Formats: sequence, structure tokens, C-alpha cells
Amino acid sequence: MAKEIRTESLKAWYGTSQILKGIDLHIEKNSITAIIGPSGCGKSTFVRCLNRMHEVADGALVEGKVWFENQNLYDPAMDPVDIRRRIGMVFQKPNPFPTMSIFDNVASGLRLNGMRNKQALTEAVEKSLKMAALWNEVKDRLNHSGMSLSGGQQQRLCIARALAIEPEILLMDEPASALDPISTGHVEDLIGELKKEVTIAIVTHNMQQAARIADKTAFFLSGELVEYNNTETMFISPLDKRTEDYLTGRFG
Ligand SMILES: Nc1ncnc2c1ncn2[C@@H]1O[C@H](COP(=O)(O)OP(=O)(O)OP(=O)(O)O)[C@@H](O)[C@H]1O
Repeated sequence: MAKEIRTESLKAWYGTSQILKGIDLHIEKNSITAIIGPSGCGKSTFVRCLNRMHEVADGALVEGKVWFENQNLYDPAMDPVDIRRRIGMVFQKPNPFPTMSIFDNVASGLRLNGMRNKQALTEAVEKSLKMAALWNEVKDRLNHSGMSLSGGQQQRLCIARALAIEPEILLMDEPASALDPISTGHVEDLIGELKKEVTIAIVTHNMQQAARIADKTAFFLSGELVEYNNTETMFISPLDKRTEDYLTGRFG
């Protein structure tokens, strides 16, 4: 079931460089929130803090709180592995497990969680591939390598893999930037459908994409959240001059 997530004074560093300078952002449940801003402003770092991936990097540090419903994900009692299961991630470049079949790619997380029953696995794989709008294209070749698919199909396979373990939040870091316009369209349609099941935060460089799919948009600049609003409102009448300059292509 979809959940909301809310950051409170979220700060992040790589070594001595402070990347996030205290972000308060509410990502509402069953919505799509786009994170936009110029290169290097901290968008990826922000989403990686939401599922405790940031801390995996050398010299990385996080301060502040991330509320997942009423639990702070940075509470010492929280298990990062469990958090990453509940808050899934899809990356910029499709990254299917290269030695695995299509079926095994999608089943991998379920098997890690201990699911062994073949019938249950088969049903879950089918459901995830259907949710990722890939089932019809691969149902007759589930035992082929995941690498045999096109780039756009591989990205939908990665989305199916993330969905298989039924995350409550899905973080997407420029999921369509490596795809051609037709595949991008498929992935965008899919994201629009998925918000019924899962809350989505998506990093994108593509303003048109944010305008097409996001309910809410957050504009980041130099590690700060400059503006957050309904996407339409922000695009039509941004409140901050810096947002307007970015949206009109004056910088970034
Ligand atoms: N592993 C790392 N080690 C050190 N610095 C890093 C690392 N990853 C990112 N950075 C730095 O952190 C800053 C923010 O990077 P981040 O990837 O969060 O920005 P972004 O807004 O997502 O950028 P882009 O749009 O170019 O992907 C940048 O200055 C970047 O160079």
C-alpha cells in the first residue's frame, strides 16, 4: 500500500562538501512528485537519502529526519535493508542482472525474501510484468536473458523487478533519460498508472516530462528546496524568480 514520506531538515554530505542544506519536503501518498533543478544541485542525493542509499557511499553523511508515516527512517533501530525493500529504486540506466533470465530478474527480490513456492513466484512475476506494461512483449520468452531486451524494455523490466516486492514508495532517478521517445512514452504512461498503487518521487531533467506526469514538483538549487507546488501552478506562475529563470531556460 502506498505511503507518504516527509523529510525534516534533511542534510547530506560527501566528505566535507555539504550537498543538501536542510530540506523539508512532503511527498504525498499516491502522487507523483518530480524533483527538478540544474545538474549537481543534489536531486539524486536527495532521493538516495530517502531509502538510506546515500550512506553506502564512502564519506557520506546524513543528518535530519525522514518520516515514513510515523517512523523516522534514520532512527538507529531501523534496518536499512528492510527500508530499501519498502522504498524501491529505479536508476537512470537500465541495470537488469546480466546473467539472469527475464523471469529470474523479476523473481530475484522475492527469492531473497524467502519465497520458494513456484506457483506463487510465477503469479507474482506475471503480476509485476503486467504492472510494468511488459508482460505482452515477454510472456513467450521469460527464460531469455534480461539483456536480450531493448533499452526501454530493460527499463520496464527493472521497474517490474522493483515492483515485485511490493514497495510502498518508488524512487526513480531519471528513469527515462536513456530511452528513445517511444520507450519514454511507455515508461511515462506506466508511471501514471503506478501511482494508484505506490507513491512515486521522480528525478527528471526534462521539464516537459515533469509537466506531463507529476502532480507536484519540487525545484532544488544548490542543495536547497527553492519551491514546491502543484506542478501546473509552478509551471504557469512560479513564486520564486529563480524557479522562473530555470523553467524558462535562463540557467541550468
Ligand atoms: N559519490 C560521490 N562522491 C563525492 N561527491 C559526489 C558523489 N556523488 C555526487 N557527488 C557530488 O554531489 C553533488 C550533488 O550530486 P547529485 O548527483 O545529487 O546532483 P544531481 O542534482 O542529481 O545532478 P545531475 O542532475 O547532474 O544528476 C555534486 O556536486 C556531485 O559532484
